[in-house]
Amino acid sequence: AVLADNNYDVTLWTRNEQQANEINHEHRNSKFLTDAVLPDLIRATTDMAEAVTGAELVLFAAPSSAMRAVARQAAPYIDEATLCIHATKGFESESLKRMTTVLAEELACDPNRLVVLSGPSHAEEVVRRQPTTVVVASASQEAAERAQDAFITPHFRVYTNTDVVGVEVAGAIKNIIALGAGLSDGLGFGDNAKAALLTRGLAEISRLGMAMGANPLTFSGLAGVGDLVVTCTSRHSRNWRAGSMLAEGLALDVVLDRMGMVVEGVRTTKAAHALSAQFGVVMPITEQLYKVLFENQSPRTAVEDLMGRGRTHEMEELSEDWGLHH
Ligand SMILES: NC(=O)c1ccc[n+]([C@@H]2O[C@H](COP(=O)([O-])OP(=O)(O)OC[C@H]3O[C@@H](n4cnc5c(N)ncnc54)[C@H](O)[C@@H]3O)[C@@H](O)[C@H]2O)c1
Ligand SMILES: O=P(O)(O)OC[C@H](O)CO
Repeated sequence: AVLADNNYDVTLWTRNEQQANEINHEHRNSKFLTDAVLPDLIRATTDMAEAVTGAELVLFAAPSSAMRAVARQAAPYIDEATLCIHATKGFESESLKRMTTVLAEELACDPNRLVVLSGPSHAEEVVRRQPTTVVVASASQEAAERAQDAFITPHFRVYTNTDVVGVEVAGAIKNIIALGAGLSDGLGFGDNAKAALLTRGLAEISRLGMAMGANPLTFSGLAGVGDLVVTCTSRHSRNWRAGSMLAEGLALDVVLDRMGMVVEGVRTTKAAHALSAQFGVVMPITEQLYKVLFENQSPRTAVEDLMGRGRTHEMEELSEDWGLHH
């Protein structure tokens, strides 16, 4: 919808014929964006060749679990001039690869043509043209600026960044913290607990990100603090909603079934748990979420464990995380 507002002819690709028909004939996508009217310049197809051939830019927005398969399908129709952007927040499950790595492999393309678009941007608000700010990051500033030009509108403000690792890690890990925020709210805890989760969550995100090569400044930007705040506090967040349902005592598979949309934080918890071991990074909130989701730990015990951790000197810990001298 943002691209259509900038007068691009937009072709959406979907596997679902009925959904494509609804978009083309009624300009609606009722399952995912109830009530929103889509711009006329958007049309949908189930034919990948039709969607991608000759496109100036391709935006991948599949769930992380489907990114490789979707990119593989699109690859034959993408040429060297195409700018490839993704808006997916997660890692590949087994390989623990970031999404730009998956795209670079499948599209056999130069990282300078790849861009990640991230930041606080619930689709429900973007489609209503409510003020939204995002960041586009690429190894190439020029590619990031091309993406900025394509997406920027009076309602959708786009910042550039060249820290692809930081933007991707921040966008993925905030979903774990949002699951935690939903659990906390669902258990009846208050604003103090949520502020603690956000603050200590950001420390955890930054710690892993820096170990993976990110620039620490990215975490105080839109992909970091910005997306963390919106996902932990918005009623639109699927991760937050899934966390609050878990607090009601529902089993994980029941929660995922009821959501009917991707809850990236679940797979990301597993991936981040493995990454924290791989990079030797302490991630206490992720650790507790992992136990709640996959080892039947009760959420209340998880909170007790977090609150009962060894005493810490805040400034010493943050200095070490940020590589500063205390
Ligand atoms: N919804 C948002 O507001 C929002 C905002 C920013 C980023 N994201 C990110 O975008 C990604 C997708 O999220 P979403 O909200 O669109 O999820 P969704 O669950 O609402 O929709 C996912 C779509 O992908 C399709 N899909 C699933 N597996 C597929 C496959 N193997 N091949 C082709 N299509 C497949 C589903 O049928 C569905 O149409 C996630 O990584 C999410 O974190 C979402
Ligand atoms: O609905 P969620 O929890 O997947 O969050 C969507 C976006 O990442 C918010 O920026």
